[in-house]
Amino acid sequence: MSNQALTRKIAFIGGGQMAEALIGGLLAAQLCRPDQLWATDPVPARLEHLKQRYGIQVGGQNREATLWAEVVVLAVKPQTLDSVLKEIGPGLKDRLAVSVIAGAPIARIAAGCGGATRIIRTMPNQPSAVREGMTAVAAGAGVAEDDVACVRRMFESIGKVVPVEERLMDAVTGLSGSGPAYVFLAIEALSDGGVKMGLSRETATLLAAQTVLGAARMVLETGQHPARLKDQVTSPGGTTIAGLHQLEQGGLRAALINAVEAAAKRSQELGR
Ligand SMILES: NC(=O)C1=CN([C@@H]2O[C@H](COP(=O)(O)OP(=O)(O)OC[C@H]3O[C@@H](n4cnc5c(N)ncnc54)[C@H](OP(=O)(O)O)[C@@H]3O)[C@@H](O)[C@H]2O)C=CC1
Ligand SMILES: O=C(O)[C@@H]1CCC=N1
Repeated sequence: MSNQALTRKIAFIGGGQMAEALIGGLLAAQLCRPDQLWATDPVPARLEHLKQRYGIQVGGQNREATLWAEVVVLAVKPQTLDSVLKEIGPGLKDRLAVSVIAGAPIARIAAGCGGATRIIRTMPNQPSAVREGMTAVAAGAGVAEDDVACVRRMFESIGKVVPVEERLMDAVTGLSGSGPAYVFLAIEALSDGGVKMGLSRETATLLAAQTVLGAARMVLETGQHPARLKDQVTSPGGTTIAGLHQLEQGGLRAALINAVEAAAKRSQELGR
């Protein structure tokens, strides 16, 4: 991977959580200077925070920021996309648009810009804020290789990046986009179990979170199937099989599969 800095100016339309994660990552990796970044947002306190913390340009003027930039990151909620496109669509036509918006198809964004625009749809996730994100990237027709490379490098500053076909983006959203919330729920519940068995909340949450982190790293670093790793923890007649039996009775597997499916379907609905 090249460690050359990016030279393009990047505007963030919507200065919320996802925009801040990316701004923080780009600056920490020294991929951009603060004067290459501009974030817009309707909330003055939010703009002040981004300006104070990152030294970037801020302001509420979406159209001005779009015309100033070479790359425009669409980081508003799905429900705000249409009104934002009405405002900045014509300006986007000559720029690279990068969406992080759940559900929003490339074709819908292109329609909002009056056609043939360079659009890349991404789905990052919340751990991007601590540079352990997972981002899937799908490029629209007419996007040049250097545009894809630029976006890949932007999102590599906040974690891992995988290319996917756009038709799979809703599935990605249901899994890694929404997935951190499922894992937080699991960590909270594991911590509750520890508290039930006498641990302090603080110790129980540390044990639960580090266990999830360690298990995830085992999957990524050993390349072994999770079922095989599970078998290695599970001694015959031991403690783990007693716990696993309860999870199977509680339907944990089906519940997780259903969660990914429901969130993916909701992403499809948001895109209509
Ligand atoms: N949070 C997550 O984990 C993930 C989110 N996403 C996607 O990222 C996008 C942003 O989500 P997130 O960062 O969580 O949301 P946030 O609400 O934190 O950020 C969106 C920001 O856009 C601002 N905004 C609203 N209207 C406008 C406008 N007209 N022009 C400019 N800014 C505006 C909002 O202000 P106000 O609050 O006043 O409305 C808010 O500050 C969403 O589309 C979501 O689907 C993708 C992956 C993960
Ligand atoms: O809940 C949502 O709609 C957004 C998209 C993925 C994560 N959060």
